[in-house]
Amino acid sequence: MSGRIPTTEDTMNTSFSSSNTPSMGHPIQIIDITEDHRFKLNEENLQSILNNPKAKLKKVSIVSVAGAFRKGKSFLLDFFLRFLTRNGRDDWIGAEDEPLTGFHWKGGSERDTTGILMWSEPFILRRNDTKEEIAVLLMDTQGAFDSQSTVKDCATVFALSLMISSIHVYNITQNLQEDDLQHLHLFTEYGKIALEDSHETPFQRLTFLIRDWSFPYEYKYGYEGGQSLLDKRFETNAKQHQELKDLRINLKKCFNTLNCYLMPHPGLRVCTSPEFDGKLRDIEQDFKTYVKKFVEAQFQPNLTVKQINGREITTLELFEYFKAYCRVFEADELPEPKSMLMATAEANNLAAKAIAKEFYMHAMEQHCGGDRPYMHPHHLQATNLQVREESIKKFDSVPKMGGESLSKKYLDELNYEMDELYDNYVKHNDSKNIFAFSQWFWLGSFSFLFNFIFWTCFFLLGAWIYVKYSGEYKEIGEYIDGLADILWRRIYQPLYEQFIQHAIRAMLSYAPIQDGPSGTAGRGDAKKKN
Ligand SMILES: Nc1nc2c(ncn2[C@@H]2O[C@H](COP(=O)(O)OP(=O)(O)OP(=O)(O)O)[C@@H](O)[C@H]2O)c(=O)[nH]1
Ligand SMILES: [Mg+2]
Repeated sequence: MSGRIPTTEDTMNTSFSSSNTPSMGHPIQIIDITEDHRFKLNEENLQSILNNPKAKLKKVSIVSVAGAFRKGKSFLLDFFLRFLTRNGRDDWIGAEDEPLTGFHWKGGSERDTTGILMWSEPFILRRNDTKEEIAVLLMDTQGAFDSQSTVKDCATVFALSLMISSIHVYNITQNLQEDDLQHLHLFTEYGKIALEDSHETPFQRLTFLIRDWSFPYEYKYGYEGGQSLLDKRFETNAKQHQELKDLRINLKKCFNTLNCYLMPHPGLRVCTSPEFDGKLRDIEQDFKTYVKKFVEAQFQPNLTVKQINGREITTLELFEYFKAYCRVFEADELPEPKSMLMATAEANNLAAKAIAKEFYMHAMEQHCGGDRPYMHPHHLQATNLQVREESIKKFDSVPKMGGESLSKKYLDELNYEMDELYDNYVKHNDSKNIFAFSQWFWLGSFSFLFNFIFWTCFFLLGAWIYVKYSGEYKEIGEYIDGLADILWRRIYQPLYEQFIQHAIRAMLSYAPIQDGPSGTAGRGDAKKKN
């Protein structure tokens, strides 16, 4: 495979969007594990990533690395970061003396990463087939089997990362053992019922990444040797216990891609030197070669987009799934596969609702949002009905899990929420109408008064002209003349005279007086001199 990531003109591979910039972002805690072993989703942090304008409403590909603690998971993710921040260019792996940074990693025997973290910046890559832009997210997880975590904590972290990601790297050291496969039992059970429910493969890609592989003479480094090892471990025979056979058969059915990669040892400096800070020159060449191939292979020739129920999901939907899975793993016991499926079904309906609601709000904003002019109420109502109908179509177009009744419940909620939104749009629209506004306040009586005076004068003028021109209805003409005379003498003339007097007085008080040769002194100055 070529190490070069092509430009957008190329058609062979995934390509990068120009919105990715080097060394951007930092790790963000999205799931905390509290002292009493509760899982807390930090919704605000997660939203800050998913709502990033670059990624909002785009389909997602989520890479997670999970497995036992102290086995180089965060270290590996930092190579992913280098690849993505440097747009996969030929020399993305970096200079020999460049320390490896990004997700925090460290040497020593004590655990480091806790909970689940995500890189703050989504990376935008263009998929090879449809050229659509996809948001790629990186997820680091707490290592399993450390002395402070319960069995449930470890299983939950693993389960959450597997349920959420589209590329799940199962980080293992030295060999692929039976217990590594047994840890996947919950997912095969979940996968079995999910398959029965929807007939869609529940998960996308699972890679067993075997670190410090020491037997390249048996199975070669990389995918090829990994596949042979996997085939060997997945062999079934008549003598094998049915449970072991089922596990293998179901595992293959649950993932679109199930593979294995054999990684060379990085060298003694990496794992024994306290001074090691990730510089490439301290890492064995074989490791560098194979880590490069491994990282590139996750994005080429195409991206693995997260699918649920056979549908590729967006950042908006991902948020709903996160919430639903965290809820189901809140209980003291590990959930039954059935509850996990129920949570998926609920999240699937919630996601459909979120898509439809987002569509409704976006469309209504275009018509009557803050910067749009006032709309006639009938027009607004018609627009609402049309947009609403399209929103419901959007909701219906998402394939649903959990049956009709569950879907009906969420459709009712959608209708209720659109009602509420519409009420607000109506109020907002009314506030833009200056006349509607004046009807509610004192301005109403003024506009009526001015209207009345204007139309009365207009009518009288019309009648007067007709009488004068035609010579008919002379008495009406006389009434109008009389009225005009009274109005002139009683109202306009006194007002006019008062106005003229005030104006003359004002002019006299400021007029300059001829006083002395220069003639420049004002009236005030003249008074002082006297
Ligand atoms: N033997 C070996 N050590 C490695 C490998 N990759 C990284 N390391 C070293 O393993 C140590 C732990 O690395 P981390 O990335 O912090 O490990 P982790 O799995 O994230 O650890 P936790 O966060 O505690 O679960 C560091 O000293 C790395 O240099 C590898 O492939 N083999
Ligand atoms: Mg770590």
